[in-house]
Amino acid sequence: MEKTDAIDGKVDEASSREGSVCGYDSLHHLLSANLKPHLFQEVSRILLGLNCGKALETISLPESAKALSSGHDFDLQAYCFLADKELLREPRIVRVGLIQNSIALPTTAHFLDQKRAIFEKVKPMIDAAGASGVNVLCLQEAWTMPFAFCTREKRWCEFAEPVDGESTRFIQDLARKYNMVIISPILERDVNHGDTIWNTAVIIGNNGNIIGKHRKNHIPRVGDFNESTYYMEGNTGHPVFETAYGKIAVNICYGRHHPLNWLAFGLNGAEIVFNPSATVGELSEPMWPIEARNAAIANSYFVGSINRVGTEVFPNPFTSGDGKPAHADFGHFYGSSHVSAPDASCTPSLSRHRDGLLISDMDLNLCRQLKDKWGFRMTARYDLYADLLARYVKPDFEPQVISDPLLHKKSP
Ligand SMILES: NC(=O)NCCC(=O)O
Repeated sequence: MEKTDAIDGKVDEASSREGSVCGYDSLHHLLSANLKPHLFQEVSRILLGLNCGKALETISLPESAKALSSGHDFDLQAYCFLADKELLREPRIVRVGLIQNSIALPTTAHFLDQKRAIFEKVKPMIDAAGASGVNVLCLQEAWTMPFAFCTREKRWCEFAEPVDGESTRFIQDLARKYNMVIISPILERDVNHGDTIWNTAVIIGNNGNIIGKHRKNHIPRVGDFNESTYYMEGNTGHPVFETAYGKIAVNICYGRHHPLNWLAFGLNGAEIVFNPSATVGELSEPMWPIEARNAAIANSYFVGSINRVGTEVFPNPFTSGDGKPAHADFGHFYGSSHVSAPDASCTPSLSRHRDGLLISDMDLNLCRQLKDKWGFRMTARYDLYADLLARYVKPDFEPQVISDPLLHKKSP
């Protein structure tokens, strides 16, 4: 990714590796370049786990996809998750793609130009996914716009579109062309409900049809993530979309910090949950590789985690009541998109500073195999927690605390 001085649009070549991990694309690259092969193998085993007893294998992709990746300078990686062979079920292999990207023009450009430039930037990546035979593809959170919610300025609401708006039509054509399910997370304008705004993922079927939508359940109020200025908590529950390629769901960004949110998608039968995100290094990077992976393990499904890339600079400085001096950017969106599997294995991450497409083959049979192995569903004691939660949400709830009687006894 080239660093753009977003206000005047100049590209600073010297800083083009800004956002890298000490000059490396990712932690994985740093380790691979600096550890002896046998040490790197052992570190990878512990960091990324094993799938069917082996490190994940890479998949070879068509030359046309590779040419798009080098021609348009985006990271392209591909891995394969296996499952054990079963006697009574055929493998159910799905090819999944995740796309991460920086914005294409300075935030001062005309809004229409900004949006169209992002379309142009993302299109070759979707083409590469199509050329590679991807079945289900997910884009990043609010992919049609800069992540301007830090500013609290209402003019960015102009990027909001109805579910059947311009970006959906653009994606529908590509979904049809490549016979691909595409998840398109946008800022939604609900024209039937007083022009209200939502943070929404539109699920487009492989025939180009709109299967449905899901609205972000949990809205952050942390650091510069002033999203509650723009939209409210979603009202679509925890839908699972049954597609030609499996049962999928979308847990949008900050929802990944809520284990019950992940659980609910699992209870509704999701086999792959996508987590389109926009988050910055200073706030969440140590949490990023853990939360999605934990969700995949605990809920016996695959998770596709996607994060934006780059630093987006806004025209007017802002503060967020956290004592920091006024500033004009969120910090660095660190990319690092990856896929986690129910058996605790995980792909290496895409670049921390470049656009990228991550492709993963996954045998969905692995989900049930892990349920059978670990029995998390059977041992979950949902009734215990249903009872606790039902009592907790009542105003007269009292925590179950048993105090040491000696704690409050006066010493003689
Ligand atoms: N987009 C969004 O919800 N970001 C919140 C920050 C985080 O969850 O890391």
